[in-house]
Amino acid sequence: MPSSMPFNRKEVKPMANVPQPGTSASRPSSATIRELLVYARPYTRLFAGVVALVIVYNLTQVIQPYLVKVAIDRYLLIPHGRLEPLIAIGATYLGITLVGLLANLWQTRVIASAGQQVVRQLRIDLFSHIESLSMSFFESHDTGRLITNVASDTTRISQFFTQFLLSVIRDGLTIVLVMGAMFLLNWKLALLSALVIPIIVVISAIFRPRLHKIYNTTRSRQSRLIGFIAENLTGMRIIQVFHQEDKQLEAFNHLNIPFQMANVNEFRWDVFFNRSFDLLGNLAVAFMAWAGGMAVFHHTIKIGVLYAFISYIQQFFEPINSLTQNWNTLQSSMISAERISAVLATPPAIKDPPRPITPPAITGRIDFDHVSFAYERSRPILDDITCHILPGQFIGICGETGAGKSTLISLLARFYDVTSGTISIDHIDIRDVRQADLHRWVAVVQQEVNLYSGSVADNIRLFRSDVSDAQVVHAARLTGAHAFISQLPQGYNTPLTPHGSNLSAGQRQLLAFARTIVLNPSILVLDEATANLDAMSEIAVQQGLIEVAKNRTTIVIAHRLSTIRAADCIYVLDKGRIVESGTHDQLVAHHGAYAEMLQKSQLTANAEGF
Ligand SMILES: Nc1ncnc2c1ncn2[C@@H]1O[C@H](COP(=O)(O)OP(=O)(O)OP(=O)(O)O)[C@@H](O)[C@H]1O
Repeated sequence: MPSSMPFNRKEVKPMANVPQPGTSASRPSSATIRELLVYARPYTRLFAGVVALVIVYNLTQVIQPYLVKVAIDRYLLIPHGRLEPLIAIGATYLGITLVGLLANLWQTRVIASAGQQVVRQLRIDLFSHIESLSMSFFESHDTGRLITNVASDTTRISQFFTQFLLSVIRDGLTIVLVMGAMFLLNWKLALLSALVIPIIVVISAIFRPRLHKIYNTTRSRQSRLIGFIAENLTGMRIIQVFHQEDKQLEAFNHLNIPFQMANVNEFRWDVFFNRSFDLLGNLAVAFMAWAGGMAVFHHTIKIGVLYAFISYIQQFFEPINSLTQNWNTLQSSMISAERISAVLATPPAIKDPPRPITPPAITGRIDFDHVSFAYERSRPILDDITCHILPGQFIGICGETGAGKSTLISLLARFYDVTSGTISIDHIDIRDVRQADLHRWVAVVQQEVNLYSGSVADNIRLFRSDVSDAQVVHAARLTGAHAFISQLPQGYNTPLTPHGSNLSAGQRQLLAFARTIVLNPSILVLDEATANLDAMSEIAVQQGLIEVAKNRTTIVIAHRLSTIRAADCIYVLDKGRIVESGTHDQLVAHHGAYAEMLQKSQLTANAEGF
């Protein structure tokens, strides 16, 4: 994670900040704004340039009514006025307008570029932080919400820089300059105009908390909807197989309707809020026309001054309007920032040790010593597991479904930490080594295979440029994948469709197996990896496995006991405990749980015609 990241655990208490749906909403916190501004620090020069351009633009805007006032009072309202000064004033007006236009265009360009650079960095920080998080985080967090965080929340934050910040600088400055000009022209009328300021403050104070709550509701409903879509897209095949389309559509609508209502409500309140200011602006102009008109009537001010004042009042309300609209942008940016800060502030449950042990090489010895584990405290899954695996051994693990086999492997790969006991590799507690090292030593092939868009070769080398073509082919040959790859239209260069859907389940599994072999791990774990394979592919993998297992410790979890028949030792798990261990022959002779499972599996195999 880049060290520049301002959202970190020490600086923010995000969970307290994040308004949960249904709770009363908090106001944008200054801490959140400060954290956003830290992201802008590297672009200080660009933002300073924007401020300079804004000053130029605003000055041109304030000068314009003054020029008209001069033209009216000095040259139009006098008898026998001359044309030349009026032409000169007109030309100056035009020139100033042009300068203002250019400054405005440039400032918009610069701020858009700066804002996008800031948000690109934020996206990088967020994505890299999500990558660093542990398994338990992904199990407890909705994918849709995370997609919303990375994609749309960061976009909303970009609006903080491109719209809100610009508005604060530009509109704030306009208000100051316009007020200054009014006081210079006539302080009494200026004081009268300033009466609207407290009214603006009161209206804002009334609307602000409600708007924040409304925006929060819309964003929450949106991410729930995206979550639902994400979940359904990945499981669409199952939905179609079970003809659940109508049910899912109904469920989708249950989320879609509240989202629609939230949007309508947000729109309604936005309009209500903005129109309140429009109304106030028009009332102020009418008031000024009346008060100024009276002053002109009593010859206290000239008509040019009245013109300038009415122009300034309108100019005064433009930035107020823009500021209030951008207040909405601020509200939604803050909600997005708070949600992102909550993700960024989640520490990885599994951390690297401060002083990791880095042995030059490992032999592949594994020791489980009195290992117990529970996902939830009240429900122990593994109970006092002790086993010692020697380097190069081929170990089989079997047991009924839910016995805890995959959990044991998740602990070995340190996706979770043991609740008690220790797991060590080459006598080093796995908590004392870097996760990156551990994952180089221990490679796990699971039943579910993730393939990515790219060629077959890309998927075997997993986009690492240091893996040569020869290594890719060697791994494919070892695992028995080469035969089917050679028959693909473009061989190793055949592009895979998303999730590898143009391959069979068995072929996908063989690719995953080859991908692991490329890593050349000292410890190879196959977690039900051959479960999807047909008899022929399984024989191919079995042969590959014998080759692959030669120089490394291999642990195979299998329901099909034929896969682990040749194992040096087979451990039988039942309800989180090792109930038997030994070679196939020893366990058969023992007539215990293994023998029973074997009998069952043989019956099944006979029934299936194996
Ligand atoms: N992420 C999780 N959170 C909570 N409970 C879990 C989680 N993963 C697994 N479990 C529970 O832990 C128990 C053991 O699961 P595990 O997947 O380790 O069993 P298994 O022996 O590999 O089963 P199978 O042969 O069906 O794959 C099960 O009761 C399961 O419901």
